[in-house]
Amino acid sequence: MSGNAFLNYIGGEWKASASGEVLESSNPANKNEVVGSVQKSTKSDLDEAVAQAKSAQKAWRKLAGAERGNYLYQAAAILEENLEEIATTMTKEMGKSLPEAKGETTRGIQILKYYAGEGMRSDGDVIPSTDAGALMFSKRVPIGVVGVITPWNFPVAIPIWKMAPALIYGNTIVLKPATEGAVTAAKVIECFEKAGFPAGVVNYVSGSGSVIGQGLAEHADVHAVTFTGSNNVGKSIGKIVAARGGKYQLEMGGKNPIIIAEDADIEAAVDATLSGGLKSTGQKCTCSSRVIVQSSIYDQFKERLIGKAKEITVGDGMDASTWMGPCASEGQFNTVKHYIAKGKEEGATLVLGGNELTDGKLKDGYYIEPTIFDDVTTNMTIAQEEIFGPVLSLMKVDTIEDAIELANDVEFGLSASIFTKNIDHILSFIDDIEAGLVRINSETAGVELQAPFGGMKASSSYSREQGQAAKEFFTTMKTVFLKG
Ligand SMILES: NC(=O)C1=CN([C@@H]2O[C@H](COP(=O)(O)OP(=O)(O)OC[C@H]3O[C@@H](n4cnc5c(N)ncnc54)[C@H](OP(=O)(O)O)[C@@H]3O)[C@@H](O)[C@H]2O)C=CC1
Ligand SMILES: O=C(O)CCC(=O)C(=O)O
Repeated sequence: MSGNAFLNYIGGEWKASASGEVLESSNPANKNEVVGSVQKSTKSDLDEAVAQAKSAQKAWRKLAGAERGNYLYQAAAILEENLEEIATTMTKEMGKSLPEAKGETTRGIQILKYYAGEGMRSDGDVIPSTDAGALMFSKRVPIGVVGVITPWNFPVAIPIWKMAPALIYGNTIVLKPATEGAVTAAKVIECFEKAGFPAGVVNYVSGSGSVIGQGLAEHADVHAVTFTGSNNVGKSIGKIVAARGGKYQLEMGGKNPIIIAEDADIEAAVDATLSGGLKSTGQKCTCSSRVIVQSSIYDQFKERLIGKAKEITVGDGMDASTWMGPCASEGQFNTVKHYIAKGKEEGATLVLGGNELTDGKLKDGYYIEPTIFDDVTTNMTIAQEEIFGPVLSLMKVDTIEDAIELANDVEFGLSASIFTKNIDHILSFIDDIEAGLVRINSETAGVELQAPFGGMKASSSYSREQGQAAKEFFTTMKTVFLKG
C-alpha cells in the first residue's frame, strides 16, 4: 500500500475497486486533514470477495484448530509490532484519545491470543447413548462464509472480536468496516496479510453500507452475518438475512442507566459517571447516559459531578493533555447538537456545556462541551434515544425500587450500573434490571473479552459475542452416532 491509500483485500491480494473511485477519511479533530482513502467498492467487488471466501473455506476448515490458532497468534504478534501506528491512525480517523486508542489496540491483541488458544480446546461433548454398543458425541463445525459489518467507534476491537472467533472455528470472512473507520481497519487487515493467512480466508471490502453492507446481508453464499451498529440498520440486516435462511447476530444501541444510591461512595460514583458517560466522547454502546440519583444525595452528587466535569480537557486526541476528543464525524456532531436542542426544547435544564467548542486549535474540529442536563423526565427524547455523544441526563428518584423501574423504562437493555453498599439493593438490581451487562460499583462501560457480551430488549438479537459465547454463533453442531 502507499501510505494510507488502501485497496480492497480479496483472495490474498490488494485490488482496486471496479468503480475506480475512492472514499476519503478526514480527521474529526481537523476536518481539513485527509487521513487516508479506501475503495468505493461495487457489488462485483463484493461478489469476488465472497467467491474467494467460499473457495478457501474447505481447506481452512480442514486444518487442525491448533494450526488455525498459529495464524491468529502470528496476527497478534504483528498487531503488537504495529500498535503505535495503528492507534495513531485510529485517533486521527475517529478522534478518540491516543491512550484509549492504544488500549483498544492492546485489547485487539489479547482477543486474538484468546481465540488462538481456542483452537486447542474442546469442540464437542460425549453424550451417553441408550445403545450400550454405540458412541454418541456432538461436534462443533463452522457455518461457512461469515459477513462481518462493523461500526467506527471501535475500529480495531470490534472487527477483531468478530473475525477472530469466526476464523478459529473454521469459517472464512468478508469484512465490511464502517467507512469512518475503514483506514484503521485496513491496517488491521494488513496484519492478517503479514501473518500469512491462506488466500481467501480473510477478505476486506470497503464501501457504502447500502451497497456493500446490504450486499453482504443479501448474498446467498454468505451463511452468517455479524453486525454492530445502529438499530435501524441492524433490524433491516436481521430481516434480510432471516428471509433467505441465514444466521445473524446484531449488537445495537444502548441507553444505559447508572443508579446512585444514598449510601454510595459519591467520589467513586462521580468518577464512574464521567468515565462511563464521556470517555470516547460518549460514543460507546455501553456509555452511561441516564444518571439516576436518590433524592437525599441528589444535590450533593450533582454539584460534585458538575465540578469534576468542568475539569475535563477537550481537544485533539493526539495531544497528551486531552481527556475527551471530538465527535467522530460531522454527522455525529450534528446528531449530538440535535439532541441537545431537543433536550432544551422539551424542558430539561442545561446545567453544563451544550455548546460547540471553536476557540483556537479547536476551530476545525467537531468538538462539543461535556454536557449535563438536569430535571430530565423519562418521556423526554434525551431520556429515550441513544445520543452517542458527551451528554448526561440527571434524573431524581426517591427509592431504589423507583430507580430500577425508571432504569428499565426504555426500549434498550445493554448495560446498567448501580453504586451502593446495600446488599439488598444489589440483589434486587441483579434480579430486576433489564440489561445484558449488570455492573455494581463500576461504570457501565468496560467489556472483558473472555465474558459474554450483549444486551436484552432492542439492544441485541439475543445472541452473545465474545468469550465462549462466540462459539454459539460462529459454529453449528453435528450429533454423531457411531456403532461398530
Ligand atoms: N452499538 C454500537 O456500538 C453503535 C451504535 N451506533 C449508533 O448508530 C448511530 C448511527 O451511526 P452509524 O455509523 O450511521 O451506524 P450504522 O448502523 O449506519 O453503521 C454501522 C455499519 O453498518 C453499515 N451500514 C450502513 N447502512 C447499511 C445497510 N443498509 N446495510 C448494511 N450495512 C449498513 C455501515 O457502513 P457505512 O459506515 O459505510 O455507512 C457500518 O459499517 C449512532 O449515532 C449510534 O447511535 C453507531 C455505531 C456503533
Ligand atoms: O464498552 C466497550 O468496551 C464495548 C462497547 C461496544 O461494543 C460498542 O460501543 O460498540
